[in-house]
Amino acid sequence: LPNITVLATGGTIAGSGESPVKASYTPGTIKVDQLVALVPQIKQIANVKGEQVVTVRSQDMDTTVWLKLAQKINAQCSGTDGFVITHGTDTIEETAYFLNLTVKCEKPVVLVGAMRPVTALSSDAPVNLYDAIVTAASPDSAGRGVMLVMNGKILDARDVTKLNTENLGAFQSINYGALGSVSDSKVTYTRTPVQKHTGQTQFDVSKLTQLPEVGIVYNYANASDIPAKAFIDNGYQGIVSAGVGNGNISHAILNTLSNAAKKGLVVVRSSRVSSGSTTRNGEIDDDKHGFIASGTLSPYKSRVLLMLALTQTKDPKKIQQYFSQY
Ligand SMILES: NC(=O)C[C@H](N)C(=O)O
Repeated sequence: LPNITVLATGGTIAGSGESPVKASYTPGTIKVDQLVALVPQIKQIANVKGEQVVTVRSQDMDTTVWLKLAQKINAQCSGTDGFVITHGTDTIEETAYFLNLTVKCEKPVVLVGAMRPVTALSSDAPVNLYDAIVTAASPDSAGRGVMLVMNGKILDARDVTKLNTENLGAFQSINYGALGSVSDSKVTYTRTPVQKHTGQTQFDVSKLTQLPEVGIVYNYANASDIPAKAFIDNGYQGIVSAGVGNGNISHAILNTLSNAAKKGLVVVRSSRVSSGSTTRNGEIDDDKHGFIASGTLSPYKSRVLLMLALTQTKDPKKIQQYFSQY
């Protein structure tokens, strides 16, 4: 049987509550060995070694844990056949994309979460964990970048997005569609990501203990530039605009960001709209302002890429190339 390493970080997949039919519960109460033991069928698929990396609700996930996970996977790559990372669903797609850009391991790396805690009626935690192990144990899963497995779908780290606060099918690959599916203890792939990932990227986090600070500024009718100014005054190196429509920005925020970009702040234009591309030089002249257009990356994934880009360069032209490649 293949050897699979499960790195646990907490979340609802390890959560428990008093009542199987009430909404209240606490994420991260069940430790990794207990969680794996809840699904004895896993023993027929793989030899599992569990490690509790942290125990957090994923709304408390941070860059220190991201760096720890990437460094751990890179260090343990040769001693295992694949990794499964259990994670809360609130920020799972950010962690997945960070690992997609920083892991240098050709073995499958699969993130998994659950929408219902282990103690809920019809919890999705056991089946999602089982499916994630099946996916990580399949040699077919290698070379496709970091993936997320939930609700029978295999989704790529770059495109996967949480689109619902409650449903078991909360996660979708909105622009490009699923990579494949897992059912009847088997994986089926129909697509491979073409953007560069894992060993194909230039980001090396092996010696990093922190990442450059990048904030996100949200746009809306009557939007204020107070958050943008606060990030600038606090020395942030980059700002991602979660713009309206095709990455559009209201005049107050646009002026503030444009002036700051001239003084060296790196600004990425993305959109609060969940699908479609923020295209370069549309209504906003990115060349004139020195901005970067995010393409199909969401604001929070743009932030992940911008933090990593800033470890290498502050040149908006080079960073624009990263946004096209990754
Ligand atoms: N379903 C979940 O996992 C939600 C939880 N708040 C978390 O992200 O840890």
